[in-house]
Amino acid sequence: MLSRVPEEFRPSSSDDNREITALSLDSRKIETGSLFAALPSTVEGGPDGFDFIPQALASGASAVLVPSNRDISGFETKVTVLKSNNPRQALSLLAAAFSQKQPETLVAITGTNGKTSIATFTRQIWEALGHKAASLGTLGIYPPIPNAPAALTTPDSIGLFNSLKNITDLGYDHLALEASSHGLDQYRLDGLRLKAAAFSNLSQDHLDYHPDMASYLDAKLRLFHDLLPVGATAVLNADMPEYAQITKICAKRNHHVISYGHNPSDLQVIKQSPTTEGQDLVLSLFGETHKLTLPLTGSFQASNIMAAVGLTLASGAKLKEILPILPFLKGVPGRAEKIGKTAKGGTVYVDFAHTPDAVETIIQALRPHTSGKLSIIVGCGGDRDPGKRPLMGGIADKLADQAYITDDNPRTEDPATIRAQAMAAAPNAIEIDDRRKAIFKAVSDLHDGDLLIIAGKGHESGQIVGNKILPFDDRIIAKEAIDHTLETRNIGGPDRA
Ligand SMILES: CC(=O)N[C@H]1[C@@H](OP(=O)(O)OP(=O)(O)OC[C@H]2O[C@@H](n3ccc(=O)[nH]c3=O)[C@H](O)[C@@H]2O)O[C@H](CO)[C@@H](O)[C@@H]1O[C@H](C)C(=O)N[C@@H](C)C(=O)N[C@H](CCC(=O)O)C(=O)O
Ligand SMILES: Nc1ncnc2c1ncn2[C@@H]1O[C@H](COP(=O)(O)OP(=O)(O)OP(=O)(O)O)[C@@H](O)[C@H]1O
Ligand SMILES: N[C@H](CCC[C@H](N)C(=O)O)C(=O)O
Ligand SMILES: [Mg+2]
Repeated sequence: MLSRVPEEFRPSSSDDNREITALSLDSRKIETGSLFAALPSTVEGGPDGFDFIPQALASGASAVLVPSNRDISGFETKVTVLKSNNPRQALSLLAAAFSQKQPETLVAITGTNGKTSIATFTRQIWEALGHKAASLGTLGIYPPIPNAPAALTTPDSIGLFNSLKNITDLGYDHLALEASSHGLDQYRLDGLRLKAAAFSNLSQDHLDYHPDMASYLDAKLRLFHDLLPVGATAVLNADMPEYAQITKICAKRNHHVISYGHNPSDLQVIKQSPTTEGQDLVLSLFGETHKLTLPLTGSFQASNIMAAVGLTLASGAKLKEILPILPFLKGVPGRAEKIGKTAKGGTVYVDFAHTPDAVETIIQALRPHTSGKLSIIVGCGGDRDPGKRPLMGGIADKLADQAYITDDNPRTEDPATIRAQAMAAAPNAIEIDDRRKAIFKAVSDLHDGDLLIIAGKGHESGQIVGNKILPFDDRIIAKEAIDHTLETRNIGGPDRA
C-alpha cells in the first residue's frame, strides 16, 4: 500500500498495493518503484513534465503525481495516479512525509540580501553554544555532508527534505536555511517544521522570474503567511519600508515578533564606528545599552548579526549567553572578504554583491576603510534580471572613484550585450571583457590607501559560460594579481613599487 503517502493524496481506490519507494520530478532520473511528479514548467514555453510520463513509466515509475485538471485516461490503469490542484506543493508535502526527520530546531531566512550571512552567523552562534548545528543555502550544506544537492540556494523539495533527514541522522539538531523567493514561490519548502523565520530586506532582483516587485514580495511573504506556524517567532528588519505590512501578517498568525535594525527595535544598532579590523557597536537590546566589538568589516554585517541574534533567541538561547560569542564570529566566505594588500599598499576585497542595493551597500560599507580611492569591479549574470544591469553599472560608476565593468556568469547570453547594458549607465567606467584581465588591471591600478572591491561572484569557484562551468575563483585570481604586484616590485626594486 501507499503507506508513506499522506491520506489526502491517496487515490480513492483502496485495492492498490504498490509501494512507492522514492520520489522524482525528472523523468531522466527515475528509479524503479518511484513516483514521478509530472510538473508543469515554471517558465513560459518550458517543458511540461506531463509529456514525460511515458518515459518515466518506461523507466520503472510505479506512480505519478499530476495536476488535477489533466486527462489521465491514457495510463490510469497502468499506474497509481495521485492528483493535486497544486502538485508542486503536494510533492513537497510528500517529500516531507517520506523523509520524516527534520532538525528539531529549524529556522529559515528570506530577503534579497543577507540570507547566507545570517544563516552562517546563526550556525556559528549555535555551535559556540555547544549545539550540533548546520546551515543550508547558497554555500551548500555546512558542515559538508555526503550526497548534498548542488547549485540552488533552496534545493528542490525532494533534495531538501532528503538533506534534512541526512542532517538529522548525522546528529545535527539545529539548522538555519535560506528560503529563496523561487523556493517559496515553487513550494519547495512547504512541509518544514519551523521554529522561527527572518526577513532581512527587499530590493530589486529576480524580475526575470517574478512579474514585478509586488509578486516578488508576495513570494517572500509566503514564509510568514503559510509556512511559519502560528505562534512561532518572526525576526523582522525594522528598517524595511515593508516592516509594518509584514508585522500585520505576523499579528494575524499570532507570531512573536523580534525586531532589529537601526530604527527603534528590540535589537537596535544605535552607533557603528569602523575600526581597522571591524567595527565598534553601541546597541540597545530590549532597551538595555550594550557595547560590542565586532571583528567584521561592513556596516551591513551588524544588521545581519542582529538577525542571527534574534533567531538564536527564538530557538531558546539567552541574550547573556549569546553576547560573549559575538566578538569571535568569523566572516562569511566571499562576503566582504579581505584578500590582501598590493605592493603599493592597496587593499583588495571580494564580495558577493550582485544586486543594485548590494553594490551600493558594499561601497558604502567599505568606504570608511579607504584613505585613498575606492574602486569596484562589477559584472552582471546572464539569464537573470536584465533590469538590474544599468542600475548596478550606474551605482558603481556614481559611488566608486573608479568602476570596471566586466563579465560575471554570462550563462547563455552574449557577454558583450550584458556589459553594454551596464556600461549604458556608467559613462566613466572602464570596460574589460575578460574577468581575469579586469582583476589584474584593477589591482595594478591601486595606490597606497586605495581599496578595490571585486563584486558579484564571492565564494563561487566557477564561471558559467554557455552551459559549461569553467574554473574561476575571484579570490584565487585576486591573490595572483596581488602576488604579481609583489613580484614586479621585487624584480624592479623598491623605487619602482
Ligand atoms: C526557473 C526555476 O526556478 N526553475 C526551477 C524549476 O524548474 P522547472 O520545473 O520550471 O523546470 P523545466 O525545465 O521547465 O521542466 C518542467 C518539468 O519537466 C521535467 N522534465 C523536463 C525534461 C525532461 O526530459 N524530463 C522531465 O521530467 C522537469 O524535471 C520539471 O519538473 O523547478 C526545478 C525543480 O525544483 C528547479 O531545479 C529549477 O531551478 C532552475 C535549475 C534554476 O536555475 N533556478 C534558479 C533561478 C533558482 O531557483 N534560484 C533561486 C534563487 C537564489 C537567490 O536567492 O538568489 C535558488 O533558490 O537558487
Ligand atoms: N543586510 C544586508 N543589506 C544589504 N546588503 C547586504 C546585506 N547583507 C549582505 N549584503 C550584500 O549582499 C551580498 C550577498 O550577501 P549574502 O550572500 O548574505 O546574501 P543572500 O541573500 O544569501 O544572496 P543570494 O540571494 O545570492 O543567496 C553581500 O556580499 C553584500 O554585498
Ligand atoms: N543566487 C543568485 C546568485 C547570483 C550570482 C551572480 N554571480 C550571477 O551569476 O548573477 C542568483 O541566482 O541570482
Ligand atoms: Mg544566499
